[in-house]
Amino acid sequence: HSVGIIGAPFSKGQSRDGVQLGPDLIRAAGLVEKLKGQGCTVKDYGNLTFEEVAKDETTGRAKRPRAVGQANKQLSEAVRKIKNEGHACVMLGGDHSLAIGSIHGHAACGTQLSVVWVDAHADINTPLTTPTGNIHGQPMSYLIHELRSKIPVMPNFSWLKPCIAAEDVVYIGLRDVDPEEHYILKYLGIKTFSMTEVDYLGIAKVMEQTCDHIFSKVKKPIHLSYDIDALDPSLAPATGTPVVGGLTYREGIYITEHICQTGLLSAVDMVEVNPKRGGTDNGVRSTVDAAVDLLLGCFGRVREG
Ligand SMILES: N[C@@]1(C(=O)O)CN(C[C@@H]2CCCCN2)C[C@@H]1CCC[B-](O)(O)O
Ligand SMILES: [Mn+2]
Ligand SMILES: [Mn+2]
Ligand SMILES: [Mn+2]
Repeated sequence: HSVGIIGAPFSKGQSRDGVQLGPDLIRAAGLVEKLKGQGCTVKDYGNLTFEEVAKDETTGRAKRPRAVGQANKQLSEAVRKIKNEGHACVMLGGDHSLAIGSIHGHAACGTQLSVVWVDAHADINTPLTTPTGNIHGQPMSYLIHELRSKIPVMPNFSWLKPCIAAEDVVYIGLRDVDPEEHYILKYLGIKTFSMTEVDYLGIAKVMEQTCDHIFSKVKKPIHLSYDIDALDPSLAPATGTPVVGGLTYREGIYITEHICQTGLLSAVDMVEVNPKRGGTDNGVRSTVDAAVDLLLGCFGRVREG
């Protein structure tokens, strides 16, 4: 595996300080060395730097739109470059609004993508349905073709065009979905595996059915967008919106091992690690180590050795 890493120390898609520290924490836990140790070639493109945006008043109900739009434009260009240079792209967040730029930049190289979204949340509120205004709860609404008419004009978002089809999206780990999001998921017929399905089917069947779904027509490169809050907070407490009843470590890792063995993983986001939310030091350590192990699973580490 040839891997390109980009850090996006960005927090303006939500309101809690600390998530911008994620990229360097994940690096400090040895991501690059460990990827090399399992035979990957790795190029670390460093961290993006985001200019402060003055006077960023709310549009519709989306908060801090200028900052989010500008950051994601930068990220899109960076991800596109990494893909054009022939690497699988690892985007280290930062909050989940960064999936806007990551997926847009990945799609920019012309290919149709499948998106596997691993998260306690659907992150598919529109700027008009959002209950909080935080854009980390909205990224998918800007990216999906079928929702285009639901997105108002927003400052610093004119560069963004939707780039994925609803039928090419699969969610895993849902357990905190707003009513408006649930309506959107049903209306678009988007494939979802909530924690109920994870319990009912077991993670192996969930992954089998995920792959059946995304490969049902033509095999496309996979964009895996992994929100660390998909994992149970007992394992990953250092995150902005923890929700009880999450994935075990084993289930989280199984997802990445299974996606890896498809041979189609083309980009992965690892987002929402926030050291200021972990409570104790070992809560932060546990969260960061899980993030690293998930990424190692994406690029060939298997538990059998
Ligand atoms: N849907 C949300 C939004 O703000 O839009 C509302 N929710 C918080 C809310 C707390 C009270 C019970 C219902 N849920 C967080 C979620 C966004 C998570 C973003 B992610 O990137 O962490 O997934
Ligand atoms: Mn989440
Ligand atoms: Mn998320
Ligand atoms: Mn979160």
